[in-house]
Amino acid sequence: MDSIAIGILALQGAFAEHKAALLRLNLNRGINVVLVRTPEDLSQCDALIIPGGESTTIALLARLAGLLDPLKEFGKIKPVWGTCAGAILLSESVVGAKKGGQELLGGMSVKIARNGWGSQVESFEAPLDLNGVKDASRPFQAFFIRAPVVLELSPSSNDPPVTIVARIPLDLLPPALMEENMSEEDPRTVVALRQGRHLLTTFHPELTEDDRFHEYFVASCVLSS
Ligand SMILES: NC(=O)CC[C@H](N)C(=O)O
Repeated sequence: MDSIAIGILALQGAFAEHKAALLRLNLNRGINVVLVRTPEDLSQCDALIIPGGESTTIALLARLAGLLDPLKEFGKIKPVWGTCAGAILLSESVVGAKKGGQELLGGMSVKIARNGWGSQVESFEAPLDLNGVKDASRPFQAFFIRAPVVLELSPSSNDPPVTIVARIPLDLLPPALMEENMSEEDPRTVVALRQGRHLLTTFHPELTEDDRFHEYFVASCVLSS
C-alpha cells in the first residue's frame, strides 16, 4: 500500500519532536513526513500537524511564506491536528490575542483563551482521562506549556459533531481557573477534542515518549476519514 504523507508545519516551534514521534509509529501503512515551509511542500501532504510554539509568530511566518490561504484551504478538505499554539490557530476565535490581533486559520468550532492557565502557572504536568485513544484506561501524562484553555465548544448544526478525547481532572485545574460548583463537564476541562477530521490538543504530546495521540491522529483522523 502507498505510504501517506503527513506534513508538519515547520516555521517555528516543536516540529522536530512531532517528526520523531511520527517516525516511531508502527502502523500497517508507511508514513512519509514532510516538513512544510512552502505552499509546494503543503501540496504534497495528505494531512498536517501544526506544532506548539508561538501562535502569533507561526501565523506571521505563514503569511510571509504565502501559506496562510493555502493552509485555510487545506483544512477544508484534509485532516489537521493543532497542538498548543497550533490549537489556537485552528480555533474560530481567541481571547487574549496580542495587540494587533491574531490571525487564525479556523476550522474547529472552538473559542479558546491564549495563555489561559494564567501567567504564574506557566507549565505543569497532569495525567489525563482519555476517550477513544488506544489503551484509554491508562492515563496520559501531559505537559502544558503556557497552554490555551478551551472556553466554549460551539458547533452549529452544519458542523461535524465534537468528540471530547481528553479532559484534565477538575481538581488539577489551576486555582486561578477554579470556580465554585464547576462541573466536570465544564469546557475548560477539555484538553483534546476531535471535530470531523481535525484534532486539537492544548498540551504537547510530542514531548513525551507516549505516542498514543500521534497514533490516534493517523489511525482515526487521517486513515479513517
Ligand atoms: N506551548 C505553546 O505552544 C504555547 C502557545 C503560546 N502561549 C501561544 O499563544 O501561541
